[in-house]
Amino acid sequence: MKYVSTRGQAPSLDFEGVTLAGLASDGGLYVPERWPTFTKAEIAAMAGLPYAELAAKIMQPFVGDCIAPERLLELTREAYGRFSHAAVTPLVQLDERQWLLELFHGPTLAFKDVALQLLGLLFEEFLSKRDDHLTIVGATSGDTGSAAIDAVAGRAKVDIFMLHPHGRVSDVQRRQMTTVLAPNVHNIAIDGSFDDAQAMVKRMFNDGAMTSRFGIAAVNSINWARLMAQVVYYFAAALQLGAPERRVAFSVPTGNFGDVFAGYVAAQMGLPIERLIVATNINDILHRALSTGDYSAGTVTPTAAPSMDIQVSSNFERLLYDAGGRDGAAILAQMKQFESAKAMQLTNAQREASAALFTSARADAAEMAKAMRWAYESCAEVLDPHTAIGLHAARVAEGLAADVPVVTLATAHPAKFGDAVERATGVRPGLPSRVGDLFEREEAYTRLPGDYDTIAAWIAERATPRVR
Ligand SMILES: Cc1ncc(COP(=O)(O)O)c(C=O)c1O
Ligand SMILES: N[C@@H](CCOP(=O)(O)O)C(=O)O
Repeated sequence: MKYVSTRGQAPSLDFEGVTLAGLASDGGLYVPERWPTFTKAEIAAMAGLPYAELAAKIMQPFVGDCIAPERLLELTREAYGRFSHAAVTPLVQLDERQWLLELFHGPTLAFKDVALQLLGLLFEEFLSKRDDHLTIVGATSGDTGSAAIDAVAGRAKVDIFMLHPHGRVSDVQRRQMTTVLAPNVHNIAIDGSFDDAQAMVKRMFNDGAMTSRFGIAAVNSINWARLMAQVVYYFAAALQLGAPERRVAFSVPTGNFGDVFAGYVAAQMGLPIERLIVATNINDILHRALSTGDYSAGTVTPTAAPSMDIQVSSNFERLLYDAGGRDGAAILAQMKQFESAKAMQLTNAQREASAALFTSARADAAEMAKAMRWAYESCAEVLDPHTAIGLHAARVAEGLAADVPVVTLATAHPAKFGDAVERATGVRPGLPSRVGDLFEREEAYTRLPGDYDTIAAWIAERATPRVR
């Protein structure tokens, strides 16, 4: 399998190449040159497989001959062996129609673990064959950071520098990152928003002074391997609900458009997905883009669902590229327009192709709290704020046939956002024992101004140069 850049100017790479490269050299994002597909019979035959086996089967076409099938299965078994639920991503029924897909049973209690536990192993797998060193530079609005740090802390040949927006992640999220005191882990709290942090990370991939000295790699959903691993749970959930004979809809709390793009990929591979509902908080660039064609970033407003406080949605570029006919030159022009004006319009082709699968909804603070209360009072389920936004969108979705089940992706454990959950429901969810003494541990992080040169210099002083 080869991968091409959405901006059409970077060299195509194999799976190992894209996993280690992160952002393409033309500033674009890598996507497979074609979508692998499964027939209905092949999908039906996947029903009942243990999660690790299902994962290896679905990911093998993307991995190609970079990893042998039996080795890939060993890696997925190791990655998902660290989850606290035997099903890895269990489904929970709320009422006749609504379901939750719990994605928070990994080590850091959010859906990011599903991909990052595997990505840590993939880095090690590929680095074991080369004498090289990776400098991971990432941006987080709270959850990617801890999941990535957990996946690579203490690993040889890897340093991780994680940027989070100072004061804009929950206490649990911050401590899950800053209490990991391994020598290869560096946490930076920047003055600014997640969007500022993400822009700096992308800039670093195109900074010749940095890329010539360090092997810069990505753990954000810039990295194709992240999305590939997230495709699997759409299959797992739909198979349990009767796919491929029955169509299923998914409601996905969305910020950087990675998780829901993985659903789009599942649909391209043949999974009968009726609809993907893109659920946003009041930072609603995606809701506006999908409902009106206006992709324009306002300022980010902090909310009780901080991981979705995003106004520049990195993976939307992948959808615009694929849905708009895979014209790299046109995407390059469109993204340049967005980068300079912070606004652009979707083309008619992009709007029509997106509308065939996606709808969207936005939840404000009151709607989010109401969804949390409904789940608690009517279904005895305590939801985190992000999941509650997804559930709100699932419940207001229009035009779905009555027999289509709607699965909301439960992206984080409620205890990561205890204050917001308690405000809405009166219940304070306890932290699972696996994160135990989080509030007694020592923290270490550095606060830096949201200025690219300062941050690049700080990283350059501490990172290990690549081996040549
Ligand atoms: C808990 C939670 N829910 C939802 C999202 C949004 O996911 P995505 O950025 O893939 O759209 C995030 C951040 O990525 C998150 O951490
Ligand atoms: N919500 C994310 C933001 C980063 O998104 P990613 O999926 O591109 O890593 C977070 O929690 O950090």
